[in-house]
Amino acid sequence: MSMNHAGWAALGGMRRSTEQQALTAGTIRRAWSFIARYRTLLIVYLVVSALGAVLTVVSPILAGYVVNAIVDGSDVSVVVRLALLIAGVAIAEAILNVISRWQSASLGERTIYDLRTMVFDHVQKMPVAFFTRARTGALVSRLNNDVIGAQTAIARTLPTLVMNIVTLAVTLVVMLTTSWQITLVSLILLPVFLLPARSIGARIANQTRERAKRNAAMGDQMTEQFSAPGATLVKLFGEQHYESDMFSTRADSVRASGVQISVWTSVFMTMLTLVSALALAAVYGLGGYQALSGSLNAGDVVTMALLLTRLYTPLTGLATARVELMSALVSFERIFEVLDLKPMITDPETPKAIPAGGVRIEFDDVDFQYPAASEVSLASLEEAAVLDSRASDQVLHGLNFTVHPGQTVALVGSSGAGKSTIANLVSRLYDVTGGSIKLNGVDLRDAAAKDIHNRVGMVTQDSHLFHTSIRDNLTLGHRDVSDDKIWETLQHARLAEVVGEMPEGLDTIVGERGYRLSGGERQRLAIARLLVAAPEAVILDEATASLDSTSEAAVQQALDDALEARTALVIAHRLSTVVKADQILVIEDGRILERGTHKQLLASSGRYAELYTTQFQQ
Ligand SMILES: Nc1ncnc2c1ncn2[C@@H]1O[C@H](COP(=O)(O)OP(=O)(O)OP(=O)(O)O)[C@@H](O)[C@H]1O
Repeated sequence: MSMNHAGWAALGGMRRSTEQQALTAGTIRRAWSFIARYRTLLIVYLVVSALGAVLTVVSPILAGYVVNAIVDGSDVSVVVRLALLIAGVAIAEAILNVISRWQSASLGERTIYDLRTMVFDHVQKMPVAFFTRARTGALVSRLNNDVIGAQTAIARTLPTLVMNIVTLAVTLVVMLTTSWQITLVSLILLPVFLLPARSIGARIANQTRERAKRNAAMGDQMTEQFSAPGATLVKLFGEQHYESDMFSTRADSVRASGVQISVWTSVFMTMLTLVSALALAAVYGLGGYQALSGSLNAGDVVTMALLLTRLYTPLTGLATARVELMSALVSFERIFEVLDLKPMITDPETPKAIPAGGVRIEFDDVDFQYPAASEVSLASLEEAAVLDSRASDQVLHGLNFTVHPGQTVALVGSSGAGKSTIANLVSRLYDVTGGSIKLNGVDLRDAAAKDIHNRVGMVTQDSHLFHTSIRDNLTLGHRDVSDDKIWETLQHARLAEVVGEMPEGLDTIVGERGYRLSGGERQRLAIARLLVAAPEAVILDEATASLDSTSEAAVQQALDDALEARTALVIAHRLSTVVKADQILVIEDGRILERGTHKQLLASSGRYAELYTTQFQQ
């Protein structure tokens, strides 16, 4: 007999965590809808399992007949026939067992598939604000652990419940009709087992929960340490010993709780075996006495003894069933919680097409404040008890400006002034809280996301690359682009030579975060990605990290190519960009403080002139 965490919790009376969460009828109905999809599979499974349960009482009865036939001195052929029947029942049981495992696996795996793909698709629709808040580990755990918890409910807990009830009912009926006295005696011992089992169950449940936490802490540490930036930091600061000590402390506590769990589990199992053995002794004693006094035959004593062993397992199973089901439903609830989180940014029902041609970006009296945590995230994904429902301070105030087709507008200003926020708004990563942003006259909120992203490309500072081939990284959003076109683009990005020399050319895998590439190459790859997408407008966050002069020149040439004839809004960090810009906007505290060309602004000797001497002139 094996028992999962919930099973131990049930025996130990550790119900707080599951019962405190009021499970609404809605959750149960919704959970049922997942099972109901595979109704036929479930019915076949239940029927097969119930048949299997009925068969388990048949062989003890047949064994009793064999004993009676021997005692009565019947013909050998009777014994042989009974033995063949016992063999037949065993084969039938084996076949039913395989079928039922197959059905339950199909049912469970299909549910896992449904839930996983549903959560994955939904999470993808969430706004960037959600990802900036949620802990990746917590999110991944929803896709893994909770989905498996829900699967357990469908594939194991529910069917086991049905099987236990059938087994118990059939066994009890046969036992009671054979000898109600012996049945009662064997049941009297049950509380003797269940009472200490509750406290042992509590210990095991506590330890199991602790161990899960410590395992998670170990996992978190490994994820951090084994990432390239994490490993680099540890090396640079000579922290290996500290990290090793921390890891070994955690691993040691996992070891200690592992031993504890094993010991208490074996105590529990031994107790179960012992109580069954004691009950068996009672059956032999009382049964033997009844047989000798003639009120029972020898075969019935054997049947009773064999049936007894089939009584305790379903009884223990049923004692834990309620909490097992509750805990599985909690998993469902945690999944539904994610599925019910409404994406803040969605496409309108009938999106307006952004008119073709060069793109004009208009900011019309734009106000913005970042959404409150409670609007975009879940407390349970951030390891917070409650989420802050206060919105942040207003970040942008009444911004008015237009970037005409083909123009370059540079944003400059102090750190935290709001430049990146402006850039994010144009790609509709967030919605404005006042005023509007229009592309060729169409409000971003009236356009389809796909349309916006086809027309406006963005190159962020960190030039993130996925751990996949150069080709896959370059063709994001445009998977059907030909290799010829890719090479042509690489030429423009001043990367053709570098990629040409790579061992597998376009199929070369770039490491997580593009670690196998130099800083300049990574930036140029990000620019090439933009060129493949070929949008009419570009939002560019110039990298602040300085490169060597050759790299810098290559990046600059690639950028010049990329911005050529495109509408561009650039968060400028390079002197050459601001000098060439058609218009410079000086942003301070979310407001446009000054605007004009490099020459005009320098002449006015204001904030720009100050920035020019501190930031751009080296
Ligand atoms: N996700 C967020 N949630 C809440 N506030 C944010 C968020 N991102 C930025 N802010 C705040 O918005 C303000 C503007 O930040 P933003 O990143 O736009 O400035 P920036 O001008 O791009 O700065 P830098 O040049 O340092 O990148 C800052 O006060 C910042 O703390």
